[in-house]
Order: sequence, then C-alpha cells, then structure tokens
Amino acid sequence: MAFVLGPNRYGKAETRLVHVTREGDTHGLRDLNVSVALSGDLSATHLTGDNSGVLPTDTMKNTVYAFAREHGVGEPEAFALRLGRHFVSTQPQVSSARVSIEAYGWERLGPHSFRRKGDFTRLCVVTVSEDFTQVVSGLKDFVLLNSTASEFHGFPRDRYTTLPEATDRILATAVDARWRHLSDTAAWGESFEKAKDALVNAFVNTYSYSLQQTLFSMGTRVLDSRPEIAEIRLALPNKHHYLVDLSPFDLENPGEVFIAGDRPYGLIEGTVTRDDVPPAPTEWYL
Ligand SMILES: O=c1[nH]c(=O)c2[nH]c(=O)[nH]c2[nH]1
Repeated sequence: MAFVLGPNRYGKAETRLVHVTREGDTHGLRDLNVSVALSGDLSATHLTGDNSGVLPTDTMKNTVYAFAREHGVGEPEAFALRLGRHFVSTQPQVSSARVSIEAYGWERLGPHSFRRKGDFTRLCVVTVSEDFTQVVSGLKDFVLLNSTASEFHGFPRDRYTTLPEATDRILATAVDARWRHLSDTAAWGESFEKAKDALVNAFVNTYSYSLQQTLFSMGTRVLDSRPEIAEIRLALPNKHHYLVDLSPFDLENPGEVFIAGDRPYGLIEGTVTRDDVPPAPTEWYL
C-alpha cells in the first residue's frame, strides 16, 4: 500500500486591505478582505520539503498591497482578476489561482467621512422599581471612519514605545453608546435618531488629536442637543489602520494603502455628564 498526495492548494487568507483614494479633499474608500489560494505542481514541498516552487504566502499578501498602490483597486472582480492572472503568469509551477474577495460597503457622510453599511443595533435597558424608573437607550456596532483629520502625537515615550507620531491617520471606531434619560417620558424614536445624528455630527466634524478627544466631543454634542438626556457613556474601539510599508517594492505610500487591523485594538471609554442633574438612581453599565 502507498499513500498519495491528493488535491491541495495554499495561499494567504484574509488580507485586510483598506485603500484610500484622494482627490483633493474628497476621498474614496475601498475595504476588502482578500484571500488567495494557488494550486499546481506543488508535490515537491509536500513530499520532500523542497520549496523551490513555493511562492511564500507572505509574498501574496505583499502583492495585494503593492497592486493596490500600483494599479488601484476598482471593482473587486477586476482586482481579483489582476491578482489571479499575475500569479498564474509569473509562477510556472502554478496552474490555477483562486482569489476570493469580500468587499465591505461604506456610505459617505462627508468628503472624508464614512459609515460602514449594515445595521447597527439599537438598545434600551429600563429599570422599574417602587421608587424610581430609569431608562437607558443606546446603540452598538455603529462603525464610523474618517480617512483624515486625525492626528496622534505628543504622547510619552518609554523604552517600550515604538508607535510613530501621526499627523495624518485614519480614525475608525465601532460606536457603543448608552445614554440615561432624565425622565420616563420622551418621544423615544425621535430622541434616539437625534442622539445618533449628534454622535455622527461630532465624529465627522471634530478634527481629532485623540480618540479620547473625539469621545468627549461626541458625548457633549449629544447632551447639548438633547435636553432629555442626563448622561452618556461611550466605549470606542480604536480600529487601527496601519500604513503599509511599500518601500521594499520601490513604492511610496502617501496615505493610500492600509492594513485594517483586527486585534488588539485600543479601547477608549468615558462618560459625559451634566453637572446639574441628580445622580443615576441605580448603577448602569455599558
Ligand atoms: O487616539 C488614540 N488614543 C490613544 O490613547 C492611543 N494609543 C495609541 O497607541 N494610539 C492611540 N490613539
């Protein structure tokens, strides 16, 4: 009896590419999850460890980022075709390339502000007791992105600090917000919509030096525009976007090609309260 190598393929899965096109102040955004799988005459590495035909999966990832810079992204089908043809035509041992792309949609909120398509979740928590009634409303998974107008610098550096100072970065977050109402009667639907609009407005229009500053701006905007709300708590994950170093391929990257980081992420949390309202009758958490 003998064992034979059956069908096989290999590649880099889930390269998270965010591509920003800049036409003056107006930016365009493509947000892709790109997976590449190559197959062909790959028996040598499986059978003997001979890697002479194994284009590294790391190279596939680099190719995704470099192609975004060199050719732009455009429609996902066109980008996938360009990549697939490249691998098959440049690697003799590769007879087939499968490129799958998930493209995440973003709605425009402003020249360089976007909201991820798809639904957020509206929330409420009501506590009724003999002595009081407390109404908390909110939302989560509400994903916002500014492709510029965000900086982060001036922070302390110790021997473990490697983060470069940023004078132009992407700021993106999935808003988790809860706000406590002053009373148990309100036009709930309208109150919710207007509070959400205030969050968006503050995010879009705050030139940000930290996500913390943006958080405070979002909180104050809600309280300023909604007298029925006593206080608001925000938890804002800092959805990091890392500028890809394309210099090994002799390419500049002037704020165009980013890795959308997954984990870990910064988590910025804070409460904004009116100083002239009674404290919450009972504890409430995010
Ligand atoms: O807006 C930010 N706040 C931070 O506290 C922080 N820390 C970090 O590494 N990047 C950022 N960005």
